[in-house]
Amino acid sequence: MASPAAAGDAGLAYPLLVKRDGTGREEKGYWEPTGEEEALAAECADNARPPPLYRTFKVKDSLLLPYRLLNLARLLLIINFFAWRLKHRESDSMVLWWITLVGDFWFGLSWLLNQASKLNPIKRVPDVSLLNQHLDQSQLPGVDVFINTVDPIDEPVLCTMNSVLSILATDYPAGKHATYFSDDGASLVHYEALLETARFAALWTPFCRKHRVEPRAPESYFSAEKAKAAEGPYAGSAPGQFIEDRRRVRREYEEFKARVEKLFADIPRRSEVFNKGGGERATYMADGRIWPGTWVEPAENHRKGQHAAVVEVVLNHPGDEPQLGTPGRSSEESSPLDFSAVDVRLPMLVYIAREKRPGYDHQKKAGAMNAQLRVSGLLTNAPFIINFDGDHYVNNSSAFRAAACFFLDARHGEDTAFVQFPQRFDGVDPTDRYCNHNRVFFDATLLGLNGLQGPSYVGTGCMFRRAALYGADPPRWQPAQDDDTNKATTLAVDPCRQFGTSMAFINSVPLAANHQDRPIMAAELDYVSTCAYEDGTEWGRGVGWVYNIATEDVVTGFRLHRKGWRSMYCSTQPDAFRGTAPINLTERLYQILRWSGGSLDMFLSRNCPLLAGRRLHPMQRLAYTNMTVYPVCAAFIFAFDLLPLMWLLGGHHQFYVQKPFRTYAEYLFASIVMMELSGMLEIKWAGLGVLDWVRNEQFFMVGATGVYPAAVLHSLLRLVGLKGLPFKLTSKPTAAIAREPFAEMYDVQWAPLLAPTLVVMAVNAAAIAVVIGKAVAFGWPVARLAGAAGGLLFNAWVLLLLYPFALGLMGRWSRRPYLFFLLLVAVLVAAAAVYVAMLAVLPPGGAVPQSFRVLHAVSPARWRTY
Ligand SMILES: O=c1ccn([C@@H]2O[C@H](COP(=O)(O)OP(=O)(O)O[C@H]3O[C@H](CO)[C@@H](O)[C@H](O)[C@H]3O)[C@@H](O)[C@H]2O)c(=O)[nH]1
Ligand SMILES: [Mn+2]
Repeated sequence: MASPAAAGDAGLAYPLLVKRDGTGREEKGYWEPTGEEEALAAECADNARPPPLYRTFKVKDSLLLPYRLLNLARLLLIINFFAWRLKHRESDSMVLWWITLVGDFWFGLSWLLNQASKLNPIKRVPDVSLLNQHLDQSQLPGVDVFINTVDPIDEPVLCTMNSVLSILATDYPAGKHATYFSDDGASLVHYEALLETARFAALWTPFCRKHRVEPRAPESYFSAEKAKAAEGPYAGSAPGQFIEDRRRVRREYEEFKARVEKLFADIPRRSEVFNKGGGERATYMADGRIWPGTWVEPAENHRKGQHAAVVEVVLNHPGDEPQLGTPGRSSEESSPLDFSAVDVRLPMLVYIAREKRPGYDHQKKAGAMNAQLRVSGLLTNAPFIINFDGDHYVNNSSAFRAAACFFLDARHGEDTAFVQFPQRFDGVDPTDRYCNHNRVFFDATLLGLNGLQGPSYVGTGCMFRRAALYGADPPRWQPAQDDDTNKATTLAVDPCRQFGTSMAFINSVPLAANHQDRPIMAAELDYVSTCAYEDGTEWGRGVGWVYNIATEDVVTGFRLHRKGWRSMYCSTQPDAFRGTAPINLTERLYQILRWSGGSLDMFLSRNCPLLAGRRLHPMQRLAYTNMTVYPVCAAFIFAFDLLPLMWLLGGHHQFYVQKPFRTYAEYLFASIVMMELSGMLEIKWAGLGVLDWVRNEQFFMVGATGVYPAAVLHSLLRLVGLKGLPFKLTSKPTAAIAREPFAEMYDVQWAPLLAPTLVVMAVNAAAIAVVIGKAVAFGWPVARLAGAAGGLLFNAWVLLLLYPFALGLMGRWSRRPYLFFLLLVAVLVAAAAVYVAMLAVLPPGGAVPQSFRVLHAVSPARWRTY
């Protein structure tokens, strides 16, 4: 890896990136350059413009054509299928005939919606080394970094501080980025942990720069160290000092961790001492001031949901000139490492806890980020903003530069509102039982959108253009005549109604679009963090992150796309950022409940994709429709999954929703096979394994049987004015005591949300048992059995899709998955035996009412009563 001389850049710029051919992993061979850059490079050379900063790739025709043809064939098949069904209106129950007709139609439609956005996948690979060649440090745009957290215990504070450290040490000029830490819990633990972090960063950041270590979150660095050592050569500037420096930093890190952990005990103890006088039991800061945020023992104005705003600058802006450190060594105390060739500046770091008052809807994460938007506007007002969930850290320190490649590129840079990176996760079990990696979404769907107007915003790891968040129009949609006054920078007639009444903030708005340095206006910081500030303004609607929805991300991205902005997808090697994911079944289900409910709410709101204007790309509109309406299919899936109930009915009599049933089944079968086939082609260009695909299918079914119906219900209730979905914090792994690997995965937490899926499993298992029972009781010939095979296949398929769910309910028993199959066989045999026994004791013809009783036993109506 060629790295520029350390002295020149003081340990900053160096390329650590995607392989230059743009093909990261197994998908090698399926992508080819579009040739866009070559044409452009010639043009740029003529008028001295910077060269293209990213390369564009498309899927090779040898894969793309079969993929498109297969989808066309499937479309024709589906059309034929409907024509055939409409011509053959024969069924044992016309009601069921209609239900399945509508259901089949809906599936056909949602498949179309889902497919439409994937027909032209585009991959764009930034070239950070080109950026570094053509721009010197001072020309890089400023970036304000937002990071959010709520609770130092639920979101382990050490994990959060690791994220902060990774940001403070990232490879970007220290004067050019500033970090805004939002604490929605307003807890002193966070604030003091941040002070500790700033102190430790004075060692950590220069260490990272000097030795160019990766990743720059210490916890992952020290745990990945072994793997790394085997992988890459030393990239820093002082190989001789590396081992010793690292040992020293590691020791300091252990001490840092201990100090942070101790805060939970130190703060109450210290407050105890200060509180000796009696009266109110306040929580005190180390310097003897009373903490304005929430207290250990909640009191009036110092409890969750009721406290003043706190804005504290933890690290000041370091100035724009690199500052070399000292040779060290001599004095063990102050600077033990030799930083004489390293820039030791730390970027600005600000703690924010916005005000909370009863009677205000604080709008969760979106509200927190809008407060960050205003505070940062006053302090650094960088033209770009990148936001992180508290558990997401920078894993590839070139990531900020990678995003800059897109914004600074001559092609679409000016029209790009945000650059979204994929979400990647640590700590997921190797088989990814609950599909936490979501690979099909991140590596197939989002690349598809990338070929249209751009990926949707997924909540974290996304760099925004500040002016776009403020509601500006993209240049390509601005009226041509006013070229000297850039719309993005002009204020509306009544800026107070739009942005609130802080003049300092309003004055910062027109400056947001310009890349030059600007003065820091440290006024009104508290004022813009109050709850009342947003009253009667556009915040949460036309300005900032969007409110009144559980998934602020999709809708905020949508608002930008609707304005005509585009977005870019940026996937790097190694992963740009990494976070944690819920590996407990119930937690995971609540997470997808929030996503699916929020999405559907968006569809039913004024942000419905169908209502957007013409600036939204037509295919992008279809994609957003798909992204928001998908939970509705659950109603039909649920119905179809329960259809096996009809196999429980009747003794000899067979029940058919559509006759001739054989043709119906053939159509369904062909259509499903074609869908899976196109999935197999899809994972090729996405570079995924079959397991990723299977997990995706399985988790769709798990969601569709329990979560999505619940989401539909919630959204309907919300429509009639009842309460919407809460933003339930997704649980984070408790870092400290690893009882056993993936312990959370084996915890069974009962929740009503699990019941419907359980019913579906029971019904399908029972259906199989009954067929076995019948076959035994009536001595079915082989031909008859073969006839039933289709139905059995369907039942088995459903059970297989729900397999991860079953494992989740088995808790620690699921460490031995074969137990599940033993259990299943036992249940089937038992149920079949019971069924045969019942048939035996009943007179012929009495079988029907009897099976009705079986039916009653497994019907959802009964399940709901406990
Ligand atoms: O009142 C709140 C609630 C949450 N958060 C933060 O929001 C982030 C996301 O919350 P989390 O519980 O981790 O939710 P996830 O399900 O993991 O989040 C995914 O889904 C969310 C939308 O539903 C997106 O906002 C996230 O970026 C995306 O990672 C965390 O940093 C929280 O600290 C706040 O700042 N204030
Ligand atoms: Mn999360």
